[in-house]
Parts: sequence; C-alpha cells; structure tokens
Amino acid sequence: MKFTVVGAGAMGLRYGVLLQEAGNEVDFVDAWQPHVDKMKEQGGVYVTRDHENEHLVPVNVYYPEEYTNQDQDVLVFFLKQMQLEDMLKRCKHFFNDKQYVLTCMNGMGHVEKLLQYFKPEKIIAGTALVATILDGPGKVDFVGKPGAGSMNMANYTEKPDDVTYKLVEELKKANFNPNLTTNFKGTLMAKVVFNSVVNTLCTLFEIKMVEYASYAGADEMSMQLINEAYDVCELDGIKMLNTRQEELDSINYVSKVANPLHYPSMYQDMSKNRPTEVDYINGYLVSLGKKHGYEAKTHEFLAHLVHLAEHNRQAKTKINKLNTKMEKRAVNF
Ligand SMILES: NC(=O)C1=CN([C@@H]2O[C@H](COP(=O)(O)OP(=O)(O)OC[C@H]3O[C@@H](n4cnc5c(N)ncnc54)[C@H](OP(=O)(O)O)[C@@H]3O)[C@@H](O)[C@H]2O)C=CC1
Ligand SMILES: CC(C)(CO)C(=O)C(=O)O
Repeated sequence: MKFTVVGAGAMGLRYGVLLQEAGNEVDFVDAWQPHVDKMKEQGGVYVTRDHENEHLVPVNVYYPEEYTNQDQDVLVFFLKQMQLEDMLKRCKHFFNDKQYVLTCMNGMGHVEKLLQYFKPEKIIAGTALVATILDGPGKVDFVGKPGAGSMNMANYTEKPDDVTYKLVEELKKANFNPNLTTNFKGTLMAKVVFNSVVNTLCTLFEIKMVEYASYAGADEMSMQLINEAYDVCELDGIKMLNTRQEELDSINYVSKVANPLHYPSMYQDMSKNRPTEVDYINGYLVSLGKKHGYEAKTHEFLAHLVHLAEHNRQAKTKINKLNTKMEKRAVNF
C-alpha cells in the first residue's frame, strides 16, 4: 500500500518505518524544522531499539508545503493533539476523496478535526499500546522487542471495508498486532482512560510506568480514576470495550510487563518544557462529564496539577534565562 505519515515524530516514525520495512511505499511529512532538516541531511532517521543497534533508515521526508503527492491509499496522522489543526491546514492541498485516514493519537479531539477534511467512511482511528521516544532531531528509539506492542482500531462508521482489511494485514506484517473492532468510541475511550491514569500520574511524579504500578496503593488510585471515567462514558452512552477490572488489568500489564521502563509521552513533553495533552485526556473526561451534569472531580484535580507543574516549569525557565542574562551583563561591566 502507499502511505503518507503526517507527523514524523516518535510514533509517526515507528509506524512509517515498520510499514516501509514490511514492503509498503511510505512518505513522511513533518513541520519541526530541526528534525526535518536533520533527516534530509542524514538521508534518513537513526533508529535504535531499546537504545541499541543504532542504524540509519532511509526515509522520504517533506515539509507540508513542498509535498504534492496525491496518490496515497492511507494518510497516517500522528501529531500531538494541539498540533493537528494547524497541520491539517498546511497539508490540505494534498488531500482528496479517495484517501483513507488512520490515526492512533492519544486523547480525544482529533476525530472532529479530521472530519472537517475527510468523509466519515474514510476515517479509521485506534489506539496504540506501543512506546516510542524521539530522542532528538533525526533520532528515534523504538521501546520494546519487535512485536511486543499491540493496537486496537475501528472504522468511524463501524463498518469495515476491503481497504480496512488490507490495512489490518499490512499492520500485522509490520508487527503492530492490530485488533479490529466495530465499537469506535469504546475503542478510543479505553485508551483515554488508560492514559488518564498512567500518563498523568507518571508525569506528575516523574516516574516510569513500573514505578507507579508497583506502588502498593496503585490499584486503588487507578480504580478511583477508572470508576469516574467509566461513569462519565456510561452517561454518554458509550459501550466500553473493557470492563473496569479489565481496564485495571491492562494498566498493570502494560506498566509491569510490556513497557515497565517507559516514561509516558506526557512526561516527555513536560520534561522538555512543552505543553502536555492533559486537556485532551483527563480534561476531555471532565468536559464530557459536565455535559451530563456529572463532576469528574479527581480527573479535574489531576488536570489542574499537571497545569500547575507546566506553569512552574515555565516560570523557572524564565527566571533561569533572566539570571543568565544578568550574569552575562555583570561579566561585561
Ligand atoms: N510516544 C509514545 O510512546 C506514544 C505516543 N502516542 C500519541 O501519539 C501522538 C504523537 O506523539 P509522539 O509521536 O510521541 O510525539 P512527537 O514525537 O511527534 O512529538 C514531537 C514534537 O515535539 C516537539 N519537540 C520539540 N523539541 C523536541 C525535542 N527535543 N525532542 C522531541 N520533540 C520535540 C516538536 O513539536 P513543536 O516544535 O511544535 O514543539 C515535534 O513535532 C500523540 O497523540 C501521543 O500522545 C500514542 C502512543 C504512544
Ligand atoms: C506507550 C503508552 C501506552 C504509555 O502510556 C502511551 O500511550 C504513551 O506513552 O503516551
């Protein structure tokens, strides 16, 4: 199949490189200048697996404005939620009615934005229990052994067609262990609940997934968040993919067995002083609850804590910059 990955960050590269290695034609489109320039200069991206076996994988990478190919079967969107709107505007010149869309971004908000550019029957969304880190421009680390992760996916219309089945086959060959469901919202919300626990708490305490899951009180904390989230989803009429207990089991399995040493992607944003996706994860649950007169108080409190941490980090960075400037001036006197 022919793919264009829009968003050649950690996950975009993981999907694109593995689909390419499985025999597909893949192009990448990204807007982060140091990263795109580095990949162009190197003639590809340096890939490691659990920080070993570094090797250069050739990739075709473009800025949105220079990309004109309209011949793709599937556009794969992997951006941070807050980058998507702008990227869609910058890429719309290569969209057409024939292309399918696949996205496994965390949080909620992306589907509504994609629906402004693509027909419902072309949209396939899912979730990826696959951990990946962009170490810096032109350099990505695939966490976990080949085939260790898994993903769920569903058509927006909940009616799989031939292209969907073909896509599932390609994702299988690329070792993503795809599971096709016919429950769109339930599939996406399972991951929102997962991330609302693991990403948020690991980020706040700056700990790896196993460090959270091995705390004696973790199950109780996780269940409190799962219960609130499930109450919200049930009020909204969403048929959840897992039971509450299965959701807890999934959190424990992924955190203790599949990716114990991973710092979730939200932590990676926080530690590099970038805004996090918390408003699209815990914040989404809070807003959905409010729509039905329900207050998801624990999720609301956690979202505040993440924003407080973002605020403090930014304030500290400003003070440090100011101090450095003053030190330089003092030296010049
Ligand atoms: N990573 C993971 O393990 C998983 C991620 N996801 C989801 O997939 C989607 C895409 O996420 P992901 O692939 O992780 O994100 P990306 O790797 O795409 O994020 C990269 C973006 O971060 C910014 N950035 C700035 N400086 C740096 C730096 N030094 N190193 C790395 N990035 C920098 C750039 O945007 P800018 O210049 O605008 O700041 C860049 O475009 C999200 O919804 C995420 O939640 C889902 C499952 C797992
Ligand atoms: C890999 C995983 C599942 C860990 O929570 C993830 O979604 C992330 O890092 O954002």
